[in-house]
Amino acid sequence: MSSFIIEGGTRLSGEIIPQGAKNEALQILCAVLLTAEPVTIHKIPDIRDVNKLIELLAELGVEVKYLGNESYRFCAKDVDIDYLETEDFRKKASSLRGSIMILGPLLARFGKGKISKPGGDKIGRRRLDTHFIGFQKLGARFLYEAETGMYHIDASQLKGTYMLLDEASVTGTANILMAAVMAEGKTTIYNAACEPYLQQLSKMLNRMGAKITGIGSNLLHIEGVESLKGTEHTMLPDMIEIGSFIGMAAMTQSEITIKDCQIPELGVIPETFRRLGIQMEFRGDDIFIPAQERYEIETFIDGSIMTIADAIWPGLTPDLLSIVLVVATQAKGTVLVHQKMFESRLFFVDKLIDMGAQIILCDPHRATVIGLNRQQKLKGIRMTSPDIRAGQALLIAALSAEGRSIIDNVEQIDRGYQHIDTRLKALGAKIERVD
Ligand SMILES: CC(=O)N[C@H]1[C@@H](OP(=O)(O)OP(=O)(O)OC[C@H]2O[C@@H](n3ccc(=O)[nH]c3=O)[C@H](O)[C@@H]2O)O[C@H](CO)[C@@H](O)[C@@H]1O
Ligand SMILES: C=C(OP(=O)(O)O)C(=O)O
Repeated sequence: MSSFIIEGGTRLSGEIIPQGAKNEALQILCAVLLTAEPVTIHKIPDIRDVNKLIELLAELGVEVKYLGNESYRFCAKDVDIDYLETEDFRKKASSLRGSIMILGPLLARFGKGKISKPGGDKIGRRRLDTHFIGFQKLGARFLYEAETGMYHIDASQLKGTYMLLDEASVTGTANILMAAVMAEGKTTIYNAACEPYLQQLSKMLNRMGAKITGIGSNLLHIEGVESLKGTEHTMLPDMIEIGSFIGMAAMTQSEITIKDCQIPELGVIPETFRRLGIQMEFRGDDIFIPAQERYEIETFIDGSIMTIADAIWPGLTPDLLSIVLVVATQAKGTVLVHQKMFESRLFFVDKLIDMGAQIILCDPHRATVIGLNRQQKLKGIRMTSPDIRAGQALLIAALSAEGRSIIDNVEQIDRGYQHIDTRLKALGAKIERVD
């Protein structure tokens, strides 16, 4: 396990280019299984979870060719479905969350699929009911084998139908959508998730010959087709990384330009950071954040304390709440951070409290942050990264803190942030990776 040693308190400056979106990449990579023709994908981030999924696809028999400059070509002409029976598959699939999305494509193209309980962040219960109920509605049989912990699905012919999802699950919607594109007849998915990740996936599937309408809404209509062809796709910049960099600039009083953000795709993210008092300027498609001595959290119109909560898209993604929380620790004012979706994602605040932050963890879902208004700096400490976004939040805290911090288990951060130490060093951060 590697660690970061960070000497905090240095102002950063310069330009940074966001990586391709992690959670989009995981969907798009699974979609290559839907066709025997080549699929070329650009702006694939070089991060642990994505690399693990690419490795898994290669083991499944997908031809993988790195074309350079973050582009890959995949060809799923000779898929070795027997690989699903191996212990190696079980282990690899359970090491990340995104692997669950191979099921929809495998079911659509080969009539069966199986997977072990997928991994991902330990941030509370992460149920998969929506995925399997959706497959069942399309006519698949589902079996959970408790002794092996494997989920099995199979179907001789998927049939389009109407379904109302019990929750707007991001990976669940992607999985069902990828199964439905080759089902017989029409499928309607209501209460579908509609994050930019899903919009990008839907557009890619349409370029492959699928017939999906309603993209960007929570009501998707899919007319099944017999087969799909190859295509080319470019990932959006990672909106979670962009949000993290906005927060990092404010916390470290740095002037930073985040390049090529595809601002219209960011939804409420910039506005959320503005509500914390962070100034930013849109310069073409770049976001410029000036060095700010202080920033002040807004109140609601009636003067009551600001709440920042997650919500399904187009609400604020839960993946940015840890960053919002850490940034608030140095703001002027108070904010209630309400993590509605996950019940174990706020426990990392203990470490921020050890660093000197004023936070009251009200319950597993809510934390009140009383900003220090820079009257007191956070102090560097040794800590462990519990999950990907808390890890990045702690890294931001450490960069702004007085003295040295050590963050252990940075593999958590590497799951989602590409070469983060090297890229932050280029902005002037004092950060070293040690093994
Ligand atoms: C690989 C990937 O893409 N992971 C993302 C994906 O995970 P993932 O697809 O696993 O998350 P889901 O969208 O299924 O659900 C997230 C959580 O929110 C709850 N929930 C969801 C929808 C709803 O209408 N009501 C509700 O309460 C679920 O019970 C669950 O606890 O989406 C999450 C929610 O944006 C993100 O945090 C993850 O980073
Ligand atoms: C929770 C996340 O990832 P995963 O779903 O892969 O665990 C995340 O990206 O913030």
